[in-house]
Amino acid sequence: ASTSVSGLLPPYDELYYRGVRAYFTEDWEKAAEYVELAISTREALRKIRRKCHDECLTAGDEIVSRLDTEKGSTWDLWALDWIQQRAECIRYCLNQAVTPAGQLPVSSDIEYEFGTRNAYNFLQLIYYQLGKPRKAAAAAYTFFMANPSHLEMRNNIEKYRRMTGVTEDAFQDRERELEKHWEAYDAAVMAESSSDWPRAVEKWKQCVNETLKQTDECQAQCVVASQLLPEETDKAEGAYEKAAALSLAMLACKQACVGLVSTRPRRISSQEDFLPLQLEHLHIAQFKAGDLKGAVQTLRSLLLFYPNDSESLSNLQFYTESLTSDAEAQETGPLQDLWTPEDIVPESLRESWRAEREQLNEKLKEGEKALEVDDSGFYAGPVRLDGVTITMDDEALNGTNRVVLDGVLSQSECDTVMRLASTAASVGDGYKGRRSPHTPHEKFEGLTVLRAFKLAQDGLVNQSDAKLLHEIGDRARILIHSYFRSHSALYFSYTHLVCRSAIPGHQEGRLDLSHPVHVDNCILEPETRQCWREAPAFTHRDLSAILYLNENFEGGELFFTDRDAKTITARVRPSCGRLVAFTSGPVNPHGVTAVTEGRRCALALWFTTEKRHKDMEREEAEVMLGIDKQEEKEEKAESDSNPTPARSGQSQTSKGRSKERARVSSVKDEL
Ligand SMILES: O=C(O)CCC(=O)C(=O)O
Ligand SMILES: [Fe+2]
Repeated sequence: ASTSVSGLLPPYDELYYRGVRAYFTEDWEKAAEYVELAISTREALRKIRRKCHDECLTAGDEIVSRLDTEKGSTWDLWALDWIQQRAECIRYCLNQAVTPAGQLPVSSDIEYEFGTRNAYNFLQLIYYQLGKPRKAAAAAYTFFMANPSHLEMRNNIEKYRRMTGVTEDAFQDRERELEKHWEAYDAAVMAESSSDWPRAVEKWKQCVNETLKQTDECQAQCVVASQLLPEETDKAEGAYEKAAALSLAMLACKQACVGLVSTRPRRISSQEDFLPLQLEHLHIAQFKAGDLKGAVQTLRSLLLFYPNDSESLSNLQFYTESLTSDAEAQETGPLQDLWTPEDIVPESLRESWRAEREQLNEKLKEGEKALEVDDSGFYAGPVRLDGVTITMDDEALNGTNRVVLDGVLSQSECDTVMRLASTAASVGDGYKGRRSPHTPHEKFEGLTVLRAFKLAQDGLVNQSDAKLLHEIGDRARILIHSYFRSHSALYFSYTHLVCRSAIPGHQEGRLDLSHPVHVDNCILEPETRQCWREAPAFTHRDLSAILYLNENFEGGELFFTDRDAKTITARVRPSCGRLVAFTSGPVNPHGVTAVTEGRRCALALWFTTEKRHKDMEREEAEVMLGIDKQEEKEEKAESDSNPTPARSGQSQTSKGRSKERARVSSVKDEL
């Protein structure tokens, strides 16, 4: 299906770029078509390369025998001829099936996109937009398999799970074929943890075999790919130089490819040790399962990797001794109990675990160093509004760019908005029928200003109440912009009133959170302390705020964590008129503890400094009621006055320069 007019395979990177372009222009049909085409074309290319490799394995073989008898420069000529015949065979084979452009290597960006399965990240959003939740679910799942600590995608999967028409079989790993070794790996680890040694043996063997198969695939793919690097190899003159250039190119390719086998999708910390790691597990499982002969064989394989490893050598000795005494025992009587003292065999395993843990700790430390830097470009200023106080600042909140203000609303304003929430909720919530986006133990109700205005128009809620909802948003924005100053205007990006209610009878032994730990504008990966500015995070959000309306409920505390998503650094207890605000980036991971009784309502607000990302829904509401746009008045005043010089030591917003691979500008609403 993915062939061009000529019937030949086109370059898949070009198809992918077309898909991404269509994505950004929100042409979802076209985006789906091209991203899918890119994926299938890439797969077709892989198969063709394999076929060409296999077909050309024997090309030029008749020359090999001459090499034994020839010497000097004639040897060189024959050898060159042999290499060239092989190369020609491969090139001819490829030319039959692939366009010249399609044969060229793709950029490392594209390799990265496909290596991390980011194409499926795009696809899930595209299918979501197209109203195809089953396909979206499969794409989300495929992406998640390679990025298991991607919190937003985990949430999305939970959301898809609750959508009508999405059944469990929709969650399929579309790249499963290439990742069979990981299935075996998981099963093996599982069997190990339940001490099911025969099964562990079976699964580790499967894992080793699949890994070897993939390594062989790498070899084949790289042989073919290296024939197509004329720059390096054609320049080489003699056979020896040519072979050297080829093997260098091949080696680099193979190293990268084998690296991917062990690191993708699960990111084993040290890729070279992947196969030995499996062999280590295997021999222990074999020993535990009573297969001493097998354990000895496996250990011998392991020793090929590390011939002088004292641990393996002493294990080998131990096994061999046991084997001899085992044979003797069999002759003389019943089998001896071979159960090892816990500390003899697993020590080598423990070593590697220890090493892995240390590596992880190192990484964590590195991440810690980076933590304190917030490149958001905001700097703190005074708050000028009667009755409003700064209750907690960075220091009290143990972090960077966080603040708690009190006295933002009066009790009667809180009551009014609470009443509005109840009435609006009784006529249907704003979560599009999906009752629990974060946890099944609570009911979520959302209300936007536009919806409130529409309900008021229909006479279902008081218009003055809807206006108050709009007005308190403006109030929050002004306060926040005076505390978090920046050199640009601050636009609403998205705002909604959210109530979380404990579902009675669903609270017993509850362990989950009302809102899992997350960062608002990037995807937090706690293991590496990285935060990815990519879809489906709302990457354009710069400031986050929550204006609380009540306190008569149990649980529901907002908390901030370290980048590990575990260490809690500060807690904020909601109360009427309390406003918590913080920069939306990686310095501020946060979550909400379970609401176990009652109902917790708050106005959640996100702001952006980029005009093109401003909340069009709010604008529509304002137009509807003929309300002046506060932010525009301010923006005008700002542009009329002299530009403010940047503060020394404060970086201007560096967002444009930050590492953003897939900026998503189109997603306006929560999924
Ligand atoms: O309600 C809260 O306290 C926080 C909610 C939140 O973090 C979010 O919606 O992103
Ligand atoms: Fe949040």
